[in-house]
Amino acid sequence: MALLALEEAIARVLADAVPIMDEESVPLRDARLRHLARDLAATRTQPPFSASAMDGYAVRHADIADGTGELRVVGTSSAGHGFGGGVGAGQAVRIFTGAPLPEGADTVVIQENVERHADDRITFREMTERGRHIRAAGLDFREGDRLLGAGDILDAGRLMLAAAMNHAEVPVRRRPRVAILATGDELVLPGETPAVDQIIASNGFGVRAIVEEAGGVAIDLGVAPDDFASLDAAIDRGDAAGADVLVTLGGASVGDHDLVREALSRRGMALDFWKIAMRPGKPLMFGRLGRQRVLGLPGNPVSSLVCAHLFLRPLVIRLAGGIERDDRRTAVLGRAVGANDERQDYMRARLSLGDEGELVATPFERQDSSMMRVFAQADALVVRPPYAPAADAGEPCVVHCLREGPITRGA
Ligand SMILES: Nc1nc2c(c(=O)[nH]1)N[C@H]1C(S)=C(S)[C@@H](COP(=O)(O)OP(=O)(O)OC[C@H]3O[C@@H](n4cnc5c(N)ncnc54)[C@H](O)[C@@H]3O)O[C@H]1N2
Ligand code: MOO
Repeated sequence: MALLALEEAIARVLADAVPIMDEESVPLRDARLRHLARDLAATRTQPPFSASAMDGYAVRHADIADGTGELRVVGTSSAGHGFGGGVGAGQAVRIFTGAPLPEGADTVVIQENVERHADDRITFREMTERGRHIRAAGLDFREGDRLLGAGDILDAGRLMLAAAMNHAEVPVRRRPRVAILATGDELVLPGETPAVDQIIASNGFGVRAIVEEAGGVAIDLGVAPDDFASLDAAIDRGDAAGADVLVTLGGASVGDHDLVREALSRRGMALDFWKIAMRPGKPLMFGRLGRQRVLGLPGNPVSSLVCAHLFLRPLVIRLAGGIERDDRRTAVLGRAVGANDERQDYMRARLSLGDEGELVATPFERQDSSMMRVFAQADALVVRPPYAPAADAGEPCVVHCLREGPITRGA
């Protein structure tokens, strides 16, 4: 039987994945990259008073209209310390950037254009237009203005604005909760001492990073040994923690100890697919268990992360209400590659810039799906469609970029 095509598999995982609308309130300082659950209105006007935009002197323009006036300084207005009085005819107030404009003044003359004499008189070097260097009250926004909308993602500029609107807490959508369960008798956590036939459980750390970058929150279910009771207990913990998505790592294949699918089926999981036409990642599994989507990632570390990048990342972004960035680019091959079989291949590759500024993707020699070192060195995955013929260096290809940031010229 032909394996399920990759695009079809992605479409099934993303089918009816819509943003989670549950709402929670978080302190503004913890709200980075969260999505607003509701429109947000300003609780105050900004600036709340007419303010000076420069360091200088607040004056009545009528006094200096011809550029030759002579005024007496009667006080100071600085940011946080307004001048209590007003500016009358023949008077000026020393003023600083951000300070309230005193009553009566309608213009600020910058200090570079003023000569201040010992007896607190000031004279002027040139003309200043009426109303110069004043920020009117409400220039930025007014109380009641709806400045941020439901669904907006809180990035640097919006966080700053929400703070200025005087929101110490903001209503945000709760993040999709993704429970991550490593499986296998051979696994111990980093820092523990493995027996001679054990290795370190590493995949979960990569998958967690992908979940968090996509706007989800990871629930660590630890490592379950290869037995039904342990798997059951871990699945219970994920359920109790309110997981929207359960990700299992390993135990997805056909071996005697690959129990994950069976354990989930016994609990009533409706299997959508198992095994697809991709490399690495053939034994990928997807199903639904109650309200949870279940993604069974293959145990080989590179398979886990490639599948997480292609399937889990867009799923979490959609549940979080985000917009997926298309990470595909066109590049040229940096070396020849062989003909492909029925599985769409994702070759780990380095990116560089060629002589004409073109993007060059050079697949690594070693493509074994156990090799974390190669994956960590890779900038991109070169996509080799099913049955693609052999291709030479210089031929075009499509790549998925794995990391952002500059690419240096030369390989
Ligand atoms: N007879 C067949 N054998 C295999 C097939 C097949 O079609 N027929 N498929 C192969 C492919 S492709 C893959 S991929 C692997 C996936 O197998 P599982 O998902 O069952 O993974 P495991 O057997 O549990 O583990 C594979 C490998 O990865 C290591 N592992 C597992 N979990 C972790 C983790 N959290 N951190 C680090 N390393 C992990 C595990 O120790 C194994 O070395 O099956 C092939 N076999
Ligand atoms: O599909 Mo497996 O992921 O080739 O190693």
